[in-house]
Amino acid sequence: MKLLVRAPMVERDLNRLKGVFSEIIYNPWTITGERYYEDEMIELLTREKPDGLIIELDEITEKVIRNYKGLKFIGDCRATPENIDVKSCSAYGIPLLTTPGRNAQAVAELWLSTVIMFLRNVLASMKWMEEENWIDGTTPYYLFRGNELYEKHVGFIGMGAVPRAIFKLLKPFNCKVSYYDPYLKNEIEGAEKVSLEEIFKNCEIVSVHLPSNENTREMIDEKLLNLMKEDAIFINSSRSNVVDNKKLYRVLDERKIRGAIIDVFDVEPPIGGKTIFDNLDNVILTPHIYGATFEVVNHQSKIITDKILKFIDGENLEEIIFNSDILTGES
Ligand SMILES: O=C(O)[C@H](O)COP(=O)(O)O
Repeated sequence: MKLLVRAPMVERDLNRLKGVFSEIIYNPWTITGERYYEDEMIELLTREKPDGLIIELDEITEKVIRNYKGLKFIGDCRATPENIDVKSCSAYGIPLLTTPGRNAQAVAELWLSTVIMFLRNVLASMKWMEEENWIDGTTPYYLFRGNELYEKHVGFIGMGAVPRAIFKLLKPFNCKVSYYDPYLKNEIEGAEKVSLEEIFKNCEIVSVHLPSNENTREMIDEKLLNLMKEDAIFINSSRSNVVDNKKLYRVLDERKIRGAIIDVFDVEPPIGGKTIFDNLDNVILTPHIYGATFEVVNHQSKIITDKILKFIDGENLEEIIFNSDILTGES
């Protein structure tokens, strides 16, 4: 069996796969920095004729699948396979393996840091120092005095791998944690399952963790945003289009809530480098970097290899093959 690998992976796992595949072509997109689109994928697959494919950003459309019928599985090193036509994969009977949680620790760590930075006015105080404002007679202690995260009420919308990793990091902060996730089978010990409205009404930190699909588009609408407390912070590090961002802008501009931390935008990169939130002073904006750590390669490599080996052994197939009906994401 021949495996074509277009996702960055580590040697440890490529060696594990060597036990199963007689030939492995390792050509991750990161070498050239270019993702392959439809026609390049067709050309590559037709030329190499692999039995298995591992990708991260390359595009798999219906046309790709129709033109190359040799794939026995596709491994996608993503939490949500946004780069793949999932419906066509199931129509053509190609199992899809994904890597939920590959960036959970990365996102959780930056989530915690930026939330604390927000609560403690760190960015404003840094800017103030850069502007050489700290002179006799100024009172930075009072000017930038903030809040502790300790014992705050945190609400997660979607309770996949990322919010679960954040939940673990929050333990020493003794926060009250609520979550909304109608698709989660098991309850999360130490957190309270509530309605979507209750999250917005009661939490001081409201954090969105939804995949983007037709059911989640602008799910966070004006009605929900208007329920938020005046001192609440809104965080979106999942996907931009799950929020009505024009309405979010309005509640921020009118200071109906305390602020927002936003890592994902409707257009990326934003046109002319400008986002609709730029003129606000109650936001922390980051350029979609919550999941950007070197360690993610190690995590995705392990997760996809474990799954492929189980898949080949025919183990727990229902658990490991991506189910497109799952709505609440791991992203
Ligand atoms: O932050 C990331 O790493 C990207 O949003 C990709 O995430 P995904 O694995 O959920 O697709």
